[in-house]
Amino acid sequence: MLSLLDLRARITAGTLTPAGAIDLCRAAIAAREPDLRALVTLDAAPAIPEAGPLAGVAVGVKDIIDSAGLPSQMGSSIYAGWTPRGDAAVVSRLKRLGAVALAKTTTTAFASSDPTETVNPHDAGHTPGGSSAGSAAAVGAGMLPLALGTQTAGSVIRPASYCGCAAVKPSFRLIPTVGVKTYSWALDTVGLFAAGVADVAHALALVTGRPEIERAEAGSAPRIALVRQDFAEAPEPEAEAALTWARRAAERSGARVSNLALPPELAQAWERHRIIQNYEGRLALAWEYDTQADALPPRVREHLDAGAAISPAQYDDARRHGHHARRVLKGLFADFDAILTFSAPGPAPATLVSTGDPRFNQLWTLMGVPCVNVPVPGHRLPVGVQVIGRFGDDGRALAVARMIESALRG
Ligand SMILES: NC(=O)CC(=O)O
Repeated sequence: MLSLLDLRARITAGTLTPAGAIDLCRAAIAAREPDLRALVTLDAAPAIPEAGPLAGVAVGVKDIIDSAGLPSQMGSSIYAGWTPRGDAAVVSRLKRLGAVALAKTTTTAFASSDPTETVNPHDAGHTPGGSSAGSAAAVGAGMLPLALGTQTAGSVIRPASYCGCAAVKPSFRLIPTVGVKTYSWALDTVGLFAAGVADVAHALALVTGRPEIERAEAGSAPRIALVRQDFAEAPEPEAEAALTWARRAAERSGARVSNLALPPELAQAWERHRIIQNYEGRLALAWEYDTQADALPPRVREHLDAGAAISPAQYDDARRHGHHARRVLKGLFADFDAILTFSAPGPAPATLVSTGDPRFNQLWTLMGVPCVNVPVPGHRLPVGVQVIGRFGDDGRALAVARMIESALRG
């Protein structure tokens, strides 16, 4: 994969120019894209700044996020060719840092769960995951050093796990969602994909203007809660093995790891995530649902039909459970510095008609806490583990994730 830190080091050393770094991506795209189909639009002649902390870093932008002059097609025929005048807030920030919005990456329709045409970079017979399929696949394939995604259930962490790259779903609203097509205003979170955890941390610190995110340290003996989320059914053996290896790597690095069974309030919130997602999706996509329902793919239609059947009272009850669970989780973090759990039920499923199951992700999206995918080597198909921090403690979550990643790499 292309490490943005490595590219930046070479540019700073004068052994690579920003234009040369973009050319490296174009060569990788020419080699892999015909089979991968991770990109929707490729900018033929983008401006390539010479200066800026991200000069020479090409970014993939999920196709529900606006990049001026490039279409935002939402993975739907309804928006075929629709081109925004301006940048989404996060894209504008990246360009101001010198980055190049080189390509729009595939998304499931409206970031829901109908599959895209993108395949897994490690095995074309397997899904890359979703909804940020193209971003995860493009970074996992070494076509791009950085990509934007969004997560409403598990759409950053799960595809990153399936495609073998690092990713962060930051604390809720840490990155603005202005200029991002909304599915659920209570859940949608902009995230980042990159080759390694240090790359992700560097990008998040710059994008948010918070250098402390990258300076944070794990500490000499971080207290880690190993959480299995038993309410979410059993994972596959490969996910179990990855979690065991990650635990051992953390302990080798000095962490104190203890098993934690989550209180019932967390399971109750987990159960109600989809009520919030579908109720808000029905309202956010009201125009599409009311005027062009026949153009909606089956899973989107199914979710919005379900949303239409949810009463305001059911929605309010689900939000109350989410609010209460966030307070319980905050209390748990008094005794821990991070949570370690599964990123996905297992390796990428051997199918292209599903994007996989977000059951190990959805709770943490509703909790609004920072989540990091750490690729775990050792399997033919990638399997990741998830490091989770308390709300607003993104730097510590990334530091603990970096510690585990480093120990896993040996
Ligand atoms: N947008 C989402 O998070 C949906 C998913 O997890 O597949």
